Order: sequence, then C-alpha cells, then structure tokens
Amino acid sequence: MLDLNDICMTFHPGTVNERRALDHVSLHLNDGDFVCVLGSNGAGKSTLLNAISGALQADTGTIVLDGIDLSGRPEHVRSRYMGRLFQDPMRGTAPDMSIVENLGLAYIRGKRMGLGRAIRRQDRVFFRERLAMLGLGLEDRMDQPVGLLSGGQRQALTLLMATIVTPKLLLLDEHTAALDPKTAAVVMELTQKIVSEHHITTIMITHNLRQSLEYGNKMIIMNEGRIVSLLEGEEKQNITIPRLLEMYDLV
Ligand SMILES: Nc1ncnc2c1ncn2[C@@H]1O[C@H](COP(=O)(O)OP(=O)(O)OP(=O)(O)O)[C@@H](O)[C@H]1O
Repeated sequence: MLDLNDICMTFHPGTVNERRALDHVSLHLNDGDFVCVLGSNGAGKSTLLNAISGALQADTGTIVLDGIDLSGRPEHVRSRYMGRLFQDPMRGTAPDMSIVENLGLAYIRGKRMGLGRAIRRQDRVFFRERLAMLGLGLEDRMDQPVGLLSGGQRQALTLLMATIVTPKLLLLDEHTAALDPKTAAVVMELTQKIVSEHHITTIMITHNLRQSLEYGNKMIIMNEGRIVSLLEGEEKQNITIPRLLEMYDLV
C-alpha cells in the first residue's frame, strides 16, 4: 500500500544549521498495516509524516501510495488520499462552523464534489450515524459550533472527518498526547475501531510506549533520521517496555 524508497531530507543545507532530518528512509507497508513510530525528540518522526503528506518535500527518494507515485506532488494533491491528525485538537476543524458543516466539508472534499454542493438530508442522516458511533453524544449537537466542544470531543470529530471518506492512509502525529489520560484512551479506542472497521493503513507517532505495545501490528524506532528497528509479527507482540527502553538506550 505504501512504499517509501530512500527518502532523504536536510534542513538548511550548506549552512552551520544544516540538519539531516531523514537519512535514507525506506519503508514498505501492506494494506491495513498499523505502524507505531517511536523515537526520541528530534529523531525525525514528524518530518517523516511531513514528507509523506507533502507538507514538506523530500530532497530525494520516492513515495508511492497504492500504486500512485506521489513523489514531488503538492500537499493538496496528496491530501485526497490521506487523512492526518495532529497533537493539537484545535487543528483540523473550523471552530465557528457547526459539527455538521465541518463534516460536510470533509465529506465533499473527500468525495471531490464541488465545494458549492449543499449538505443534503441523506448526508445529515449518514453524519448522524457516524457521530453516534463515537458514543460521545455529538449526534445530538450537530448544529452547534465546533468551538464549543472539549479537546477530546474535537479530536474525535477530527478523526471522523479524516476518515468520513475512507483514506488510503491515515497519519496520526501524537494525536492523543494533549488529552487527559481517560479521554486519550477513549480517542485511542475510537481510532482502533475506525481503523480496523475500514481497514485503513495507519502510521501513528507516539511517545507512549504502552500505547505502542497495545496498538498496531508493526513498530518502527527512529534515531537521527533513520529507521533503526522494525518490529512486526511475534516480535512486535512479544516486545516489553523494559526491552523497548533498552532499545532506546542502544540508539
Ligand atoms: N522546519 C524545520 N527547520 C529546521 N529544522 C527542522 C525543521 N523541522 C524539523 N527540524 C529538525 O529536524 C530534526 C527532526 O525533527 P522532527 O520534528 O522530525 O523530530 P521528531 O522525532 O518528530 O521529534 P519530537 O518527538 O520532538 O516531535 C530535528 O533536529 C529538528 O530540529
């Protein structure tokens, strides 16, 4: 589903501030893979997601998603195929617009209908059903502005918007890190539910080692712009927090 081949990215090349953030990164993900990305601060995790989403263009290397070569393509083109969530629950939704209007925009964009298309009655019914699946009561607040929602409710809505039209790839950049532990667990469970129901290939950055054990079928550890470990199958299932901490120490 996703093939990253030899991606390199250097910030401020040729200056004293030169920093190689991605150093020959290659990664192959199968359809439906859910990979957790670990690594210490500055390891290159967010830069990797930026290079995939097109928020930043890699210097070299290729990115192919479901057979579509996205290398060099701008972010707005890539966003047709992928959804992204950030740590900040305030990103990704328009606070002055209602829940239904936010969902409508995501839906119309995802379906590549003209932005002038109005939200129809059957769209509302569909949005209500999907909101009810979150179990947060948002289906009864569809006409309220998103700005009135709590951080966790807003992140759950952003997750729903990112997946309202099933993307080929979902990028999660520490999307539960700013939430209180209980809300983070709720949003993480919702993530798992949506990802597995729709079989979405997912890359999730997390600093939460427990979360990385519990979720996903693959795990990568990054250091200094490189993928230094890839765990999958039994190796991923059997990994423990002490062993992960050892691996952090080794890099
Ligand atoms: N826009 C930028 N300009 C210059 N340097 C950058 C930029 N973005 C990232 N870097 C540098 O690239 C390296 C990788 O940063 P990145 O944000 O990808 O790390 P990270 O693994 O996501 O870290 P964290 O866990 O702290 O979020 C760091 O040294 C960082 O300072």
